[in-house]
Amino acid sequence: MENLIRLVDNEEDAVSHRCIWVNGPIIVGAGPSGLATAACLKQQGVPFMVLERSNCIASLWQKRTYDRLKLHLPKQFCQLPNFPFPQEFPEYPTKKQFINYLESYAKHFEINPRFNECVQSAKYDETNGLWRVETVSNGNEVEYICRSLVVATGENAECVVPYIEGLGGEFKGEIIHACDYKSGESFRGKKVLVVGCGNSGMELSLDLCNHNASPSIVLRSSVHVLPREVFGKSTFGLAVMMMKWLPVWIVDKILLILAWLVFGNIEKYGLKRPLEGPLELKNTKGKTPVLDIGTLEKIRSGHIKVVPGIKRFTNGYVELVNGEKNQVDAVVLATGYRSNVPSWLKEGEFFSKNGFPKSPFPNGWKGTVGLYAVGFTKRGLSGSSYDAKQIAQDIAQVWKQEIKQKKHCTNACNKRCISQF
Ligand SMILES: Cc1cc2nc3c(=O)[nH]c(=O)nc-3n(C[C@H](O)[C@H](O)[C@H](O)COP(=O)(O)OP(=O)(O)OC[C@H]3O[C@@H](n4cnc5c(N)ncnc54)[C@H](O)[C@@H]3O)c2cc1C
Ligand SMILES: NC(=O)C1=CN([C@@H]2O[C@H](COP(=O)(O)OP(=O)(O)OC[C@H]3O[C@@H](n4cnc5c(N)ncnc54)[C@H](OP(=O)(O)O)[C@@H]3O)[C@@H](O)[C@H]2O)C=CC1
Ligand SMILES: O=C(O)C(=O)Cc1c[nH]c2ccccc12
Repeated sequence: MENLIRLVDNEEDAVSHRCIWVNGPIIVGAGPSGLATAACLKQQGVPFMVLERSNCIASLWQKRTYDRLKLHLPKQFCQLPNFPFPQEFPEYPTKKQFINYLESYAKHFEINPRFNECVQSAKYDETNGLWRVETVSNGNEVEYICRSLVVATGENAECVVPYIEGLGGEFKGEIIHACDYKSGESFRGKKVLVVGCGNSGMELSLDLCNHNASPSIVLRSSVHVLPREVFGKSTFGLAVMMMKWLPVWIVDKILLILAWLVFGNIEKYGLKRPLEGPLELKNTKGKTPVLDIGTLEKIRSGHIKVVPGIKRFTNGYVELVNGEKNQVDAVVLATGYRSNVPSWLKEGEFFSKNGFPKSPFPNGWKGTVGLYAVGFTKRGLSGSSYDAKQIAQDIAQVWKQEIKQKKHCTNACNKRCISQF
């Protein structure tokens, strides 16, 4: 990568301030979305720079997920552009296999992110048409300047920790977020309250159960639970196929009939279903249905208890909205994640206040003035791949045009063009 580096170290300051011109776009985030975009740009011959706050690629997968995690969609829906999974990968690759794949992906496309660079702010400078991206790296501030900016910080950038009366106060037991849960080993024999009934809550409850802990899972509203497979076929795969021919509401009806055939009526276990269908809810509210990998069987057998919303915690106990009071040793908050874009991107047109692009899929990847977003479609890894390909194509088109113009311009007025940078 050819970057012209201009150092403006201020020696009187304890922290140094550097200013770096980046040739090509800056990609913020080295998760699957950032890597996919970088790979597609590489193929188009466009240089780029990836800034990553952590010290490794795919930090969500490497540092903030539990040991037994596997992809819950079949592998063909999870591979990134232009580099298939190895043939020997199982239908649902393990977390370790997926991380190894991402490492090979970065190596194959020669993507070398700048690690430990946490983007603090990014704003567009209208006077010169450039993006100014400020990071803090090991206590030092750096300003990067570029023409286009790709936001790839993810839908899961920060953990959501709700306020619940008594939690972190009167309740003295262990409290962790799902992102810090590695295994049920340390919870053996304990009564664990898992707050949240999404895929995380359901899978961690199963893991706790498999480690002889006694989990209860809090469902405060409603949830769609679907079998991961029906009659040996991936439910997700079936849904994708049906969506090609049928409207969402019919596909939803079919999915619910299949779920009923496999599970029977799950409402009798406290698992109330939403009024909207599973795909409609995913499309309109982004709420992912649970793809069951065995939790339901444990609920049926009474090893995992489903409880309603929480009123408050007291020392060693949880009080529920139905008046029940249960003893609890530890709490796992499987209460979800949020985007962190509003905390650093100084822009209000393309991104909304919730940290997601305002335009829904398939139009949420391109903003104005060289701003792009990858991985905010609520469509998992296949959504990231779609965005990445669109973005790289768009950037490459502009890039190639600029190169042509620059060549032309260099011939005519060499000095002035170079001094722009
Ligand atoms: C437990 C779990 C399992 C999942 N399983 C599947 C699955 O099976 N199939 C599927 O399709 N999807 C799945 N998903 C959806 C998930 O969103 C994707 O798997 C994927 O990780 C998204 O990639 P991403 O690059 O958009 O975000 P992330 O993987 O979160 O990567 C974003 C990167 O940006 C970095 N970053 C954030 N803020 C900054 C900043 N200010 N400055 C610099 N860097 C920053 C982060 O450190 C991170 O490395 C799962 C999600 C979770 C939480
Ligand atoms: N194997 C895999 O591939 C896995 C994939 N994932 C994916 O990761 C992403 C994040 O999933 P997840 O971490 O489960 O987050 P979700 O946002 O999907 O679920 C959060 C859950 O927490 C509940 N909740 C939030 N606040 C409270 C509260 N104060 N009291 C009670 N309940 C509360 C929500 O309830 P409500 O609906 O009422 O707001 C919801 O049930 C999803 O896309 C998921 O599919 C996660 C785990 C495993
Ligand atoms: O794991 C996730 O959250 C995903 O986003 C994958 C996904 C995309 N669309 C879905 C529909 C049903 C279940 C999972 C997904």
